[in-house]
Amino acid sequence: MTANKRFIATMPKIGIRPTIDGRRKGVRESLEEKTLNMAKTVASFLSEQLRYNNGEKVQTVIADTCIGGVAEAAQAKAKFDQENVGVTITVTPCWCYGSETMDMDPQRPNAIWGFNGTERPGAVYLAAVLAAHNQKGIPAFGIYGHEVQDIADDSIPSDVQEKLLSFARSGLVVAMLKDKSYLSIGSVSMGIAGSMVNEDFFQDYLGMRNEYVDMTELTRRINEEIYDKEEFEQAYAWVKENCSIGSDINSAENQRTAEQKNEDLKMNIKMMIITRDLMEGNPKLSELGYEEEAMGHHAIASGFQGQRQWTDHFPNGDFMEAMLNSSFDWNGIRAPYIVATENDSLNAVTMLFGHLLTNTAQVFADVRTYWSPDAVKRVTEHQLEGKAENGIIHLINSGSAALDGTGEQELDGKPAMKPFWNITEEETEKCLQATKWRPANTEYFRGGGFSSNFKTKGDMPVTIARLNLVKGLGPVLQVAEGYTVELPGEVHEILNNRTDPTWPTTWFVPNLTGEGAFRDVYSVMNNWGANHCSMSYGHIGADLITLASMLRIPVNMHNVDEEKTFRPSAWNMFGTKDSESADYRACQTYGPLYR
Ligand SMILES: C[C@H](O)[C@@H](O)[C@@H](O)C(=O)CO
Ligand SMILES: [Mn+2]
Repeated sequence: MTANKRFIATMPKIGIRPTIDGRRKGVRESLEEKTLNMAKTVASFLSEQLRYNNGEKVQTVIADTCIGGVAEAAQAKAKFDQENVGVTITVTPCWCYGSETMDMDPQRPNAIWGFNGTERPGAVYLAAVLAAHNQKGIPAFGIYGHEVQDIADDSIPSDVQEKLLSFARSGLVVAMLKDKSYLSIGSVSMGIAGSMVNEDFFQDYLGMRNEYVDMTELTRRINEEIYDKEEFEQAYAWVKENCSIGSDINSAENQRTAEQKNEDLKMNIKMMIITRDLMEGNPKLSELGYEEEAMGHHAIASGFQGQRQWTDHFPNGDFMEAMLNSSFDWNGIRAPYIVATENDSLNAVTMLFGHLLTNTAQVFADVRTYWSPDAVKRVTEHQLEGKAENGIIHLINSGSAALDGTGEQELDGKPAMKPFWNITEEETEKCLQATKWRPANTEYFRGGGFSSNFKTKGDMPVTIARLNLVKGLGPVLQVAEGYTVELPGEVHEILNNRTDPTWPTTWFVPNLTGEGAFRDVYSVMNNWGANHCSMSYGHIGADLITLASMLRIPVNMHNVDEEKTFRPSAWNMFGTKDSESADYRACQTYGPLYR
């Protein structure tokens, strides 16, 4: 495993604010120890439980003193600003003075845990300070434990733990996106709206900037050999040994020669090295005399247009995209790089949400076909059963699906996609063995290249999501939790062969609720807002909803239990019966985080 130091200097910390009743000569003194204990317990709980995507433990900072009034609130803020704190959690067992102690930073997500006790009124402070947050237009998350705790009990009840984690995971994503860039390599792919990079969205909602390079930058670096040639040799040897080339579906006259294919493969490897260097830089390039190139674009995600100007002439980007998105390559097991095919920047953002919330690789896919049980029966004579009984959705795209999407990693003996530090060498070998690199369909990709071809294992809990932009409304997020399913071999073959069989396939079924967009599988497909989705391992819908609320992005469809959703307390003020509409009103009222 290679320790990944990516963006380490800018990893945001969690700032803990112990607030206290400022009355000296008795009250404050009696509360200092308990209040500080709460802060310490929360700090060590979070750094034990959470990691950044580079594998390091999440860092926490506690304010130097308890915060009894505005002077101490300002001191805490000064410390947090210096320490690169990205989210704050206020904790207290007692009554404190709301607007005097509250965190006034509107851009740093803030949660408040008000101890549910009887000796001192922590919950009363919680309600008072949340009212202040609401009144001042600085939404905050309220955490009120379900059960009364005794004052001497320093434990964090499990419901409070869950909310702290959910808040911290999402808050850190907000902080990690801020000040990074999306690197657009090329322009709009085949009229796909998601690849019309929207500056205002990135800047106002995510705090990010957009960087642009033409695809000719890859040609220049390939032709002028602006890459680490030693790494290329090592990569080529590794690919020859670990990547198996699959059969060619092209007609004899459309096939590329063996010699061309070998050159395509070499070019694909160079494209991968160069795209990574474009994203994060590479000190090796300054040794070669290319100091500017060595810096990279500080890109936390990128997109490659590919189709069509590049792919009509050069080998396609599938190898580069698939390998960068995976959790391993010739340099070992490492965090995935987020690269969107077809430069679909909105799917890149969705992938970033999923990746930064879970630290796992993501599967980028076309939401290609809804297959009803009847249609499957008609063409295969097979009756869909089990989880697939209500129909299936075919997720497939050349390019950006991580090889982790094979499902060849394991968690408790079941197929999974894991953070890189939990992946074994053996599992990476299995992912590679389950993948064939098939010569690209040259009717679509005239310049050749190789598509990653695999079939995702069944029974993985997964979530698909998609961010869409709607003129007059802004961004909206859609989320569908469900499972991957495996079809009998010959059924898969028949269905898959009707499309492009050289691509990676995932058969997905959403969890149905019987209502709205989740009344049946067809409706999920029918309500999807674009041609792409990003699939994450696990049921992460609740975290996506929390994150979206922090970014003021309404969620237009989801199948997460209402009790599991966690949004700023202000959202309840916009209505409690229909939380979907309340979400729209709240997001509209507050507007983008960085406007
Ligand atoms: C080869 C084709 O152009 C595909 O790339 C196309 O179907 C898409 O993926 C559209 O999202
Ligand atoms: Mn596509």
